[in-house]
Amino acid sequence: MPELTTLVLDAAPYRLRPLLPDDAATLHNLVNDWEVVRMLSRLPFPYPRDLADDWIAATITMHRAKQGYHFAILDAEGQFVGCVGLRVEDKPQMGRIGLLGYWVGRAYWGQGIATKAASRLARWALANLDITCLRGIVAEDNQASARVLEHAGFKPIGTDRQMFVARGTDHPVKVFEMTRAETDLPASAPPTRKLVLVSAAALVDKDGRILLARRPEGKSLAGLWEFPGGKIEPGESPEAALIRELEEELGVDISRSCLAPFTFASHSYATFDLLMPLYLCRRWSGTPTGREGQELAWVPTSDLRNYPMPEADLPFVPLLQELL
Ligand SMILES: Nc1nc2c([nH]c(=O)n2[C@@H]2O[C@H](COP(=O)(O)OP(=O)(O)OP(=O)(O)O)[C@@H](O)[C@H]2O)c(=O)[nH]1
Ligand SMILES: [Mg+2]
Repeated sequence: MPELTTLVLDAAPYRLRPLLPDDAATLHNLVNDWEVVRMLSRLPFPYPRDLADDWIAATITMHRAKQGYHFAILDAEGQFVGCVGLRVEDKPQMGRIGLLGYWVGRAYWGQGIATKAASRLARWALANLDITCLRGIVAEDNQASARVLEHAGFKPIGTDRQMFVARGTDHPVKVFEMTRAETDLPASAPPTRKLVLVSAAALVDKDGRILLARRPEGKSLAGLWEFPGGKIEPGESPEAALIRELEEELGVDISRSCLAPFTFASHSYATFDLLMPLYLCRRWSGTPTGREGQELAWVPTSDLRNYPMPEADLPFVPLLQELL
């Protein structure tokens, strides 16, 4: 087993290194946050400053005794952003298992940091420690944490209840397990590429012409002709997003019942994946106007090819020509 200070695990772009006494102030600053502590069963809130020193000292002792491995998660700039660790426990019938835990400071949520760190530590532990499996326990209301474990290769195995010190009560939890069989799976780094969901419409007039809008200067792909629409906001349905976008961009009022699903585009741009349902719409109220300064054109399907479009839209052209 490498010496304490040399045990550094790479979880690109992050790095895991054992906690050091000097981390106490930063650790305290990040963890003394109700939103963080309420999901951690053993921590009190408020989290006293002294406890940070005591905890780090305890992790160093555990590490030397091979009873626990607790790491600081450092970002690409070497900043301390959270912790990941495991405690070795002897369970009747199961032998030694590793109990994995982690937290990330609130300012760093939503970047997949916990998944990368947990996944790296889990693989290291199963490859190097004398344990039969790893377990992770998450509060039932902590879906983000359940996803972290699933992405890291853990499988749900049941439910239980556990005392949450900061909440002052016991609370239902989900129990996850990972064995060496799961480490064969590709290291499941969370997708670093973003999936962008966009709803778009082909408005069709009485002459079978389609409304195209030219993306205005300042937007990505400016100058290309597109089907009006836009990004689906979190919690919004594709239809609701489209109705909102068509009102914002064109000033037209469309009822949900006038939107007929037609096809979809799935396209990988350089920096994101686009998934875009295209609806057909033949009835609306109001006259479409370019409310965001965008040029509009009513285009017969035979002319669609003369309007340069974003790559994702090209498969639409023959489908629309066939339909209309
Ligand atoms: N609306 C629309 N977006 C398209 C089409 N084809 C295509 O690749 N996109 C891409 O889908 C994304 C949707 O962007 P958008 O700029 O319309 O989104 P939005 O209306 O919400 O605008 P905003 O994000 O600037 O506020 C962009 O990356 C755009 O390039 C299309 O036919 N219509
Ligand atoms: Mg738009």
